[in-house]
Amino acid sequence: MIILASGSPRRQELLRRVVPEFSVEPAQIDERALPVLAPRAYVQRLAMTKCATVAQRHPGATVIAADTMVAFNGQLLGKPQTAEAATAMLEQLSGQTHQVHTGMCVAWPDKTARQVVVTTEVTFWPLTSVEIADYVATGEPLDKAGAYGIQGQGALLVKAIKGDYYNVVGLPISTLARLLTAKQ
Ligand SMILES: Cc1cn([C@H]2C[C@H](O)[C@@H](COP(=O)(O)OP(=O)(O)OP(=O)(O)O)O2)c(=O)[nH]c1=O
Repeated sequence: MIILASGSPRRQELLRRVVPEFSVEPAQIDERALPVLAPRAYVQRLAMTKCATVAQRHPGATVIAADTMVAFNGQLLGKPQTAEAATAMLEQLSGQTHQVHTGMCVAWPDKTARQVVVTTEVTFWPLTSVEIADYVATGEPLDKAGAYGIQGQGALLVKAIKGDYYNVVGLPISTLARLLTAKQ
């Protein structure tokens, strides 16, 4: 049995491309309880914590978990809580290149686990304040790290990407498929 330890509908959608059958059980950990770490270490720690939380409840299952964060100038940008916070994040990212890090963890029933962090570089076009305001008004930024969704209207903000597109959406599926195959 495979369990996706995530409440993200985007991750569920993407995992379907890798494995035909799985169940879903969000770990719902309190992200504020974690220590301050460098961006890559932070997403790795969060993915591992989500994975371990669900694996503990289901010892016979293979558990997959992930966490995605945007990093700009060494600073972490998570999900904005308000429209104002979303605006501030988009103003920071305008015309600049940032990193999207996804920490991913797979835990198998034999108690072994593998973790990876996949990084994609994303460059935004210079954005006008009207463009930012219009995008924030769509509501799309609110549940997304870095205040944008590359798979939605946020695509219009993006000038270039270097690396795995699916990593930006929240689950680097080609890396995940290889992790799962290597174990068989
Ligand atoms: C940058 C970017 C982020 N995101 C999303 C991916 C993640 O769902 C979200 C970051 O939040 P996460 O904390 O990684 O995930 P989650 O809270 O949605 O789900 P769970 O913890 O239960 O697994 O931002 C996009 O959908 N598109 C993008 O372009």
